[in-house]
Amino acid sequence: MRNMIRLLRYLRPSTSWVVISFATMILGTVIDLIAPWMLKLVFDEGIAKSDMKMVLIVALGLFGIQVIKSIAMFVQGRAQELVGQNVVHTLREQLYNHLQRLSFSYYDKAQTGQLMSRMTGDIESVKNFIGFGAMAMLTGIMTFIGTIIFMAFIQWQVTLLCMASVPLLLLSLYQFNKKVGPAWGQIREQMGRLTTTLQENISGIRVVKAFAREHVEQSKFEARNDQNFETNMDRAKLEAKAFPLMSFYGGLVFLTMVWVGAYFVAKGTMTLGTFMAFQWYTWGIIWPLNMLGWQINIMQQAIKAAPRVFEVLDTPVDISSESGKAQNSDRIEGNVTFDGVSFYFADQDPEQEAGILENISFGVKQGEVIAVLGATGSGKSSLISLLSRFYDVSHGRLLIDGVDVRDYELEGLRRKIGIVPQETFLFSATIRENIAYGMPEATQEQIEWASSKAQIHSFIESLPHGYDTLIGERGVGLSGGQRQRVALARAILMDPPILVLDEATASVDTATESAIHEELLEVMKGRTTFIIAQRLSSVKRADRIIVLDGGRIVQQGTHKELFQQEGFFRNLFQMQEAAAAK
Ligand SMILES: Nc1ncnc2c1ncn2[C@@H]1O[C@H](COP(=O)(O)OP(=O)(O)OP(=O)(O)O)[C@@H](O)[C@H]1O
Repeated sequence: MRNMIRLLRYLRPSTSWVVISFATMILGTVIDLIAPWMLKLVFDEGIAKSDMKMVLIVALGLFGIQVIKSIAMFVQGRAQELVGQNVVHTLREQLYNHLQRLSFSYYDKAQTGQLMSRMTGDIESVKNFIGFGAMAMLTGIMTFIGTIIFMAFIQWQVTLLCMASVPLLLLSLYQFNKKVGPAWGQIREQMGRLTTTLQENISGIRVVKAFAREHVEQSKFEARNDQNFETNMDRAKLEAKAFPLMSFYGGLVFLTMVWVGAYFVAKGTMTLGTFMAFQWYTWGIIWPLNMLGWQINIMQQAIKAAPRVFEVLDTPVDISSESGKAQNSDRIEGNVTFDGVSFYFADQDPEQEAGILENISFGVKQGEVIAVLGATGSGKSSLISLLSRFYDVSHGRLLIDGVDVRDYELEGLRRKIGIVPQETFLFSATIRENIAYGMPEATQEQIEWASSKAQIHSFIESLPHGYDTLIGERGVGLSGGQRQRVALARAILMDPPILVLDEATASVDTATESAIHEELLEVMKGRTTFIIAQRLSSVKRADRIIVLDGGRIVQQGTHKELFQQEGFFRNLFQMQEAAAAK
């Protein structure tokens, strides 16, 4: 119920259209109630009294009100659709905007397929109810009540007797509603899972093929598809049982009316006109009740879909500017201080588990190049993800130019940190658009400058369409190394005071890597740079090297200093030297 009330609030911006829709619906209903009464006039005042003029006037009247009703229906249909589309438009926009604001912690757990199904199928179900179902239901209820009032006003005894089977009809409706609700809940949930399977399969199709697991994937999808089929069939069974029964009870209303009505007409306590009008009126009782079955279906879908949409909308945005003082980041120079920083992921228990990072303290001066080394899983990526507030520190403080990162305006802060992440993501757009992603106003000259620094300019130039070359989803069409270099150009173009390279050259060959590093020397000048790399050649020029192990700093110093110590660094150096010698 709470969700329904919340949904109704979305109608507010379309109030005028809701009023128009409501008014035309009432007009249509009133016409439906008047028409049978006019038929009564044709019989009782026209035919019974051989007054053909009366018949003609009433017939013309009937024609007139039918024309008005058609116009009302047209207006109502349009108004309703507009209201529904407005609600969907707002909901989708809110959902999308909220998804943009949710933090990494949310996406660590969220399933893309589930989100996509909420954005499409679930919102569509909500629209069907708001834009059609709710008004149809209201029309039905009004017609039902109005018909009973009109009939009772004309002949209450017959009306009362006709209603004998209505409680049975209402009972089956109640039972149907109770059972079909959970079925729709399951169907919506299964659709989410089905979309997740589809999305994961398409994203991972290369792995599926590489491991020849197509048949396993097929059966996984088939199982979920079968499950959805079964639930839909169960729901259809409920409909198959309930709808004919409702129709039967509806038929009983009509039958009672004919039987009792004929008896009353024969007795002379009911006119033939009233009898004819009642034939028409009884449909005003039967169809709303019969249609209610379908409308309940539409309503239940929306009732089950709305919480799925609201669940995402209600997920708190745990990382935002609002949590801090939203300081301007324009003057960021790049002095970074980790002050007793510890970090746990949201699903970790600090009482039971060790932190991903534990008590990290070190300072970096503006323009320094810091290399972060460590075994896989030692916390290197986590460390640098704290800079841009992809996650917030759990304990301690992370300062940039003496200001806690949580106190900066978030977007501004992120614009000051150029990141080349471990996994390159490129959009299906032109290479130019991909490089200029963070700075769409960049000139061609600036784009080319950034590309040259990333050692990708001549390659782009060699393509038939140059910078206008369209690259597929996730940069398909480029090699891993080329993708990394485009991502590097994208970060360099931002001209950020802090540059973060997370294994940014891991996919390029050694010769290109050293060329990139030569070029990067100039780019890094004056910028604080964090380099995560496994190859020692990439960290040779770092001013300082920090070695992490199990989330703690175990070594720190220059290349030379670390080489003279026992430890991870020297081991790594010796291993790589030995490998090179082979
Ligand atoms: N979203 C997450 N939720 C929970 N634990 C995570 C999450 N992401 C990473 N971890 C864990 O945190 C630890 C540190 O991961 P991180 O990616 O920072 O390591 P890394 O040193 O960069 O490793 P690599 O060199 O392999 O990239 C790992 O043990 C990893 O399993």
